[in-house]
Amino acid sequence: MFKYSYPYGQDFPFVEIETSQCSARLSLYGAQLLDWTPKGQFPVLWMSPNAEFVAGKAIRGGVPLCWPWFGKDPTDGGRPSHGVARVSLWSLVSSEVLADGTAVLELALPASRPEDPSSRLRLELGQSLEMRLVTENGTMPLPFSAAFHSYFSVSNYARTVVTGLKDCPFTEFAADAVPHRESPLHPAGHIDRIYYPTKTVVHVADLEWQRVLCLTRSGSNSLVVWNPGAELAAGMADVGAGFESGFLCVETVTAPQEEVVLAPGAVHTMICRVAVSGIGC
Ligand SMILES: O=P(O)(O)OC[C@H]1O[C@@H](O)[C@H](O)[C@@H](O)[C@@H]1O
Repeated sequence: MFKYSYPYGQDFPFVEIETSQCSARLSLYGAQLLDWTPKGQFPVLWMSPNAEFVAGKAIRGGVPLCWPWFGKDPTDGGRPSHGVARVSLWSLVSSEVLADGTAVLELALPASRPEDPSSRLRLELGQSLEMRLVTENGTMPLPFSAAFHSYFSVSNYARTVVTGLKDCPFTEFAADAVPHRESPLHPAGHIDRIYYPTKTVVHVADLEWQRVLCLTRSGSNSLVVWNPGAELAAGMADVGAGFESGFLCVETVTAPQEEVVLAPGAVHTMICRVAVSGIGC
């Protein structure tokens, strides 16, 4: 049910998961879920066919964890964009399969110094998915942001509709964004939006696959919708021309705009649940 594999060498251990409810693949580098396919469904997560497995670089696809900051280094200290979690090797603390076939795994990223935060990720993988990221702060106040940077697999990005964001204010960061049809959102081309504040349930409907992904969140007051569009994707070595049409990132985020500061010893929990159903269910 759980099997280690090393298709990209010893620095990139994978845990392969096979249960009566789903199959999945988890990279301990980044604590990154790479695949999750509930039985009878198309894969829910998109992995780039051009993903690179290189120390210090984030893996393109699945669910990278942005932690303990989202976006650029808040200290301008030259640290990696989207934090250190996705370029660190995590340890697998526990793994079990429950009687109903749900796989439960827990991973940890300990702090290297007393003032730093530590993190635990708990994954529940079955017909639906729950991701729970628990941050325990160290001895210093910490300006904090984080994300489940989920790459959802879609039949065709241009036939994807996102509902649940009506009336939510957003900031668009794509300088060359083309107009998108709104309410519901039909993303087209480059899109890079942070919706804030929003705690709503969001649905990602795939008209061709007749599938809806239902996202519920807690400990997250922002949501990012991102796709690089054709031109940028063609210039990204780990995406490549044309592959942008196979995914849409809909990210559960605690954004820097929220100005969350964790007190010494404080605990922050962010959860994202993904349920899969047919259109009209
Ligand atoms: O290439 P990266 O670091 O994985 O980031 C991908 C994208 O991640 C999104 O969350 C950001 O809003 C985008 O601005 C960014 O381009």
